[in-house]
Parts: sequence; C-alpha cells; structure tokens
Amino acid sequence: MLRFHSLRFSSSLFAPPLPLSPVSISITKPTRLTPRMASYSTSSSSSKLLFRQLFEKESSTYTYLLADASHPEKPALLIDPVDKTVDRDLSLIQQLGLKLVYAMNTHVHADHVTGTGLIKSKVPVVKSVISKASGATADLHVEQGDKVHFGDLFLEIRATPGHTAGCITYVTGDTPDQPQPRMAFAGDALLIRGCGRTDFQGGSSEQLYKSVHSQIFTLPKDTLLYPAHDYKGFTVSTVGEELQYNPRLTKDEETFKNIMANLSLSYSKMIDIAVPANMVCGIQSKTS
Ligand SMILES: N[C@@H](CCC(=O)N[C@@H](CSS)C(=O)NCC(=O)O)C(=O)O
Repeated sequence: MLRFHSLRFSSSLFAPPLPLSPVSISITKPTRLTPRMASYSTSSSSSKLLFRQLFEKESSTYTYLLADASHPEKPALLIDPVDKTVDRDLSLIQQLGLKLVYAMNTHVHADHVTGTGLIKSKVPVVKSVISKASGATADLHVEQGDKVHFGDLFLEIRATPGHTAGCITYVTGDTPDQPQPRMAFAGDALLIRGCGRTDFQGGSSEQLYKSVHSQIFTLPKDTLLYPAHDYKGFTVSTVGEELQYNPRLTKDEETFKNIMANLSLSYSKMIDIAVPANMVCGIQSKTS
C-alpha cells in the first residue's frame, strides 16, 4: 500500500487560479521570515496563511479553511467540513480566489456527515485525507509524522487516538517560515475546557489521556488550539490555557478515567447514519 510521508501540492493538478478578490490580498506580506499572527483571532495576520474558522450550528462543528495566500495558485484546504455547509464553504473559497486541494478529516465523526464526499463531487480535483488508523475510505491516508503541504505551508500529523481509534491532530509546521504561534486542529481529542467522549467508536480514556499529554500538551504553550466542536461559545484556546484550566486533563490519569466513565452524555443522535457514511468520506463520496 502506498504511504504518503509528505503530501505535496502540485500546481499541475489544478485548473488556473480564479481571479483575486480584495479580501484575499488582506493577509499577504512581503517577507518570508517568521510572520505575526493576532492571538485569539479567527483570521490570521500571518504573511502567508489565510485562515477562517467556520461554524455549523446543528452539530456545533467548526470547519477550518487554511490557504497559502502568497502562493500564485492560492492552494487551500478544509479541515472537518460538514455536508450541510458545503455550499457556504465552497462559495467563500471561490470569493477569496482560492484553489481547494484537500478536504481533510480529523476522524470519523459520529454526530454529523462529513462534507468531504459532496465537495469531491462538486470539485473533483479535491483529495480527501483521513488517518490510516480510521479504516475509512479516502484518497490519501496519513499517520504520525506525515506532512501535508499546501503551497509553502504544511501541516504535521500527530496521532491522538482516544475519542476514536483513528483520531489525528493537524499542527502547523515548526520551521521559522511557518505561522507563529503554531496552530493545532485537534478534532475531538481536546475541546476547550473539555475533551471528546470515549464511550463509543473504539474510544479509550486511557489512550486519550496519553494522546493529549504526549502529542498536544508538549507543543509550545502559545500554540493556538482549535477544536472540532464547542458547545459553550468558545472559539479558540491555547495549549498553555488548557494545561492550566482544562477541568479533565489537568487531573491525574486515574481521576481522568473516572471523570470520563461518569460523563452520562446522551447517545449521539446521528451516530447510526453518520458513522457508516463517514467511513466512506460521506455518502456522496466517489472514492472506492
Ligand atoms: N448532543 C450531540 C452530542 C454531543 C457530544 O457527545 N459531543 C461529542 C463530540 S461529537 S461525537 C463529545 O465528545 N462531547 C464531549 C463532551 O464532553 O460534551 C449529539 O446528539 O450528537
């Protein structure tokens, strides 16, 4: 089986870029040295990164749009798109003059259907990305240490199982030419002042505790944390904040496991529809 250690955007795969809109020009900077980013903002002032945090209210899901705005083709990717908001997201991408290249999932979601399959049916050049450990269908399967490149930017893959066995966290690159501070898209592994449940889909509180402590809490404290959901109105946190204030993961492992065993959350309403669909990247998926 083919393994993608480093997934590079190739300009030959894509149609000519759409005309630039004034909006996409707003974040470009001439320097290629370490860029600045406004903290706690949903849009970046980085020299190259265009960033948007998008929300789907029925499942309280965040979708993230990232693009290399300095690259001539403006290659872009979506993390955790939702089927219900695909048209909104594609319209935004078109308005910003971006070229969507990847639709990526942090895991096989249980509470909503991913937009990946629908996106692929509307924009056939888009490649779906998910972890190999998820067992789900996708164009590209990634695992710990792989890098997904889009233009001159890249995301590093960190395996963070526990909410599901195949959960991964996408983290912006650690080299000086990548956005600073770093950004971690943790899916449901780590929520703001919370974490993903561990009571179905191969979940394990023991595994989740180890994942968060070894793969997320070891990132620089100013790393911006962007979760797949929020139910309380939060939009972004930092590793430092969660290290200090997360009511579950600041506890020792035994206490954490006890908390997770007694969450008493209601069964996910969509699980019987969402999981089978998401195993094939959404019911509209064209991949085999
Ligand atoms: N009400 C929602 C389910 C809410 C829920 O269980 N969310 C998940 C992430 S989506 S599977 C979760 O891990 N929550 C953790 C928590 O502490 O809330 C529904 O019916 O789908």
